[in-house]
Amino acid sequence: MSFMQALRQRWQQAGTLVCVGLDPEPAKFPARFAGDADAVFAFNRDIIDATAEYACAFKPQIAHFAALGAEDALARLVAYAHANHPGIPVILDSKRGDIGSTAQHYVTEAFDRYGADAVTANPYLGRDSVQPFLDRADRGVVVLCRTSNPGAGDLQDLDVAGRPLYQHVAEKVAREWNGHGNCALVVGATWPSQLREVRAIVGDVPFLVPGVGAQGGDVEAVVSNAKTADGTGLMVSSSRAILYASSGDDYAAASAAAAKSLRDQINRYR
Ligand SMILES: O=c1ccn([C@@H]2O[C@H](COP(=O)(O)O)[C@@H](O)[C@H]2O)c(=O)[nH]1
Repeated sequence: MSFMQALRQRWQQAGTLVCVGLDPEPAKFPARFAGDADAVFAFNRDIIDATAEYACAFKPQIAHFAALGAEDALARLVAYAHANHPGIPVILDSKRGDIGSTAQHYVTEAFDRYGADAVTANPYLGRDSVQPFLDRADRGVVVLCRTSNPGAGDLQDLDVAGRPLYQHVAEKVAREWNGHGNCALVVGATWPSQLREVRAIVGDVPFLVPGVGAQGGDVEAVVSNAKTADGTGLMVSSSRAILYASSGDDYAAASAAAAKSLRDQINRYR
């Protein structure tokens, strides 16, 4: 099953638009993981098991693993999620982008080394830099459009031929790069009016929406501005607010409660 098929099936059958972000920070792990050489795997495995019921996707962020030298744990976690929670796609958040010959290696990294179903990609080197990802028709390519961070507008809002640059990205992805129907866009939860504008440009192209939870984005504004006509179209991503909902021994139950609460909040406005 392709990434897009799995995502749509998950939206419909599990009734959830929550993407659970996996951003390991060992200093925030519960005390029971102290001294555990495989803590990065074990903690994230427990979170995956606890939140799977509420997840339309999992999103490990590669820097959080690579900085710890825990790439092996990342590969095992993707395999673990697929084996134990089949049908929930995994998006590798690596924001890759480079000349085509190097981009091909990023494709191998994301889809073959780590086994991800989708990857985030930076569009600013142009189409040839994203093409090797687009060519993997069964995998998703989640292109940065209007990111959630405070400085997103520094470059993404620059006026280009009468419109902000991020709107050109949205238009290009929807009209030119999405020949295989495997594209999605990153649009931050912290920018409700931009969510609405991009939705108007791209029709039903799915959005990965980081920025709720720790970054303070408003769930109602996200859903009302960015859902598609059928009440789906969104992967509303939260990492820290789910992962570190408790630092006690109830960490897994607390993460499940946080994911359920986000699912229910989203569903109130669909
Ligand atoms: O525009 C973007 C793109 C990616 N991210 C990533 O999402 C998570 C957010 O973590 P929270 O703890 O839910 O704030 C993190 O991995 C970012 O690298 C983003 O925040 N904004």
